[in-house]
Amino acid sequence: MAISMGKGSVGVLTGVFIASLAVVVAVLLLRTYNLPELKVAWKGKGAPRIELEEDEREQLYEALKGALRIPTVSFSPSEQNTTALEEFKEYIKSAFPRVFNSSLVEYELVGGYSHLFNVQGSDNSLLPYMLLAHLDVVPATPEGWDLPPFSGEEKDGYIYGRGSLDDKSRVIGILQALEFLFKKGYKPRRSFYIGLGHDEEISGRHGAKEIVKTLETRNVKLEYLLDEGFGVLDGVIYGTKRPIALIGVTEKGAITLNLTVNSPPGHSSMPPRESSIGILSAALSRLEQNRLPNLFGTGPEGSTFEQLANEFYWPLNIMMANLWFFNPIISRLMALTPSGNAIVRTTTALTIVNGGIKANVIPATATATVNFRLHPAQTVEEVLNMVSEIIMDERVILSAIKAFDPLPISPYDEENFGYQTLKRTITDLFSVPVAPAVCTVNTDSRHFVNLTESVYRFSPVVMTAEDLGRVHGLNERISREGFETGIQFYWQLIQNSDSDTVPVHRHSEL
Ligand SMILES: CCCCCCCCCCCCCCCCCC(=O)N[C@@H](Cc1ccccc1)C(=O)O
Ligand SMILES: [Zn+2]
Ligand SMILES: [Zn+2]
Repeated sequence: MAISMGKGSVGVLTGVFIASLAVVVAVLLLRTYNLPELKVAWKGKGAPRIELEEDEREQLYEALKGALRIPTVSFSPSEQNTTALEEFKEYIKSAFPRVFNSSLVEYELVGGYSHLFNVQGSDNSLLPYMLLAHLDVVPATPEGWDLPPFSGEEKDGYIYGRGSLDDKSRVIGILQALEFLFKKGYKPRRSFYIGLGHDEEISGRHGAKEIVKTLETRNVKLEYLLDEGFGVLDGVIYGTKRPIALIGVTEKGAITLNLTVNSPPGHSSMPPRESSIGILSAALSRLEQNRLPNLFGTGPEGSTFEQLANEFYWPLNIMMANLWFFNPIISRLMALTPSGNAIVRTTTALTIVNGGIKANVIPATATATVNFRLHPAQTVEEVLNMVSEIIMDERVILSAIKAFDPLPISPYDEENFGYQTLKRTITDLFSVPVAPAVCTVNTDSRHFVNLTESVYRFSPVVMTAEDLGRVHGLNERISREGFETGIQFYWQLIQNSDSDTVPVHRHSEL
């Protein structure tokens, strides 16, 4: 049936279209006008800052440099520098005598090289919290570094070394803050734990996991836990006006999947129509070409952008405040960069491939490893089903050697003590907006979910995109000022956590 329209009906339709457009624009303008104001805590009025004497300041830099000189490298799941891990034990004992000798501290070694401190508070009615960090580092060779990676040397106000960002500055920062607090006569009201794992870089099996077991046998429950995370990002999130602090409230899940193809071996002069290498390569190519679905807005990443809407330049501010309408555009824009893509979907990374031993031998087997990082809205089971459908070849044998679902989403509401105490301490010190976010990498904190629902990831340092590239990369370094500010952060956080009430917030522009 043909549909014919006279001039009059065209006019009516145009009128309806213009009226609908006007309504949409009006709603958008209204929502822009009423953008949720960012709620911030006290402006710079937290616990008093540490006032450091010049010799104390030098002492804290030396403490970090000494730690960087000990090569506590995790090479592979079965190879760690245990001599360095032994040395690190003795090192922290001599660098932080007040922490180790205080009658308020119960110290124990866990899993051979990890450290657990229980700092006794005066009020047992308050649940303890925990600060977590790790002392192992990824390998580094001097090539490409301006200063050798295990020299702890300094240049232009920056301390260089593997671990200066990830994660020895936090190990030393936390212990140094406590050392200074004890020196000033501090006695905590709320008990807390400090956990220093020795194998985070190879999954935390003997360090963080053993710490969890130890605490579980004592029925310990935590008010909140804080581990490493992205920190205060400066110029990293496209279109933002100023640095922004992101608190990781969840972590992506992960699957490490092995792919194996077996086929009859033989002489290369008479190759089969399809070889194990060819079949495997085709499967890998299908995986790379067919990305898993864009799920932007179905996990907490939607909250990150909605809460930060005012921080974006026009017109992104309007779009972020109205994701219900602009989601299709924003999700596609985000997928254009590797870091944005990591936020919107489960990512697929081809990381290892093996096959063949000699130029004139058709190999019997070809293998590959693919690493997936799961968006918070997906499960291991769903992803494995999708992957099988994409590969669609029964000759490719799949075996998941490691797999875990995305971590639970920790609370970030106005009533949550841990989140709000962190937020307050961050705004006190950095005067920047704070928002919840998805952590796209994994940390030791993922082992602690049975001890508390409030697991957060945040590193107290301002990071540019260039700095982020130094983590696990070349010329990892931290500025003197950045390190000192980080210590101020722990100094304040420990004192702020003594409160028994959630910090009061007021609406304010920073
Ligand atoms: C007192 C001063 C404090 C200053 C702190 C400065 C810290 C800046 C840190 C910025 C680093 C961002 C966090 C990086 C975390 C990387 C975590 C990671 O790579 N995890 C691995 C874990 C893993 C998983 C499976 C097997 C082995 C390892 C990952 O692949 O996700
Ligand atoms: Zn780390
Ligand atoms: Zn690392």
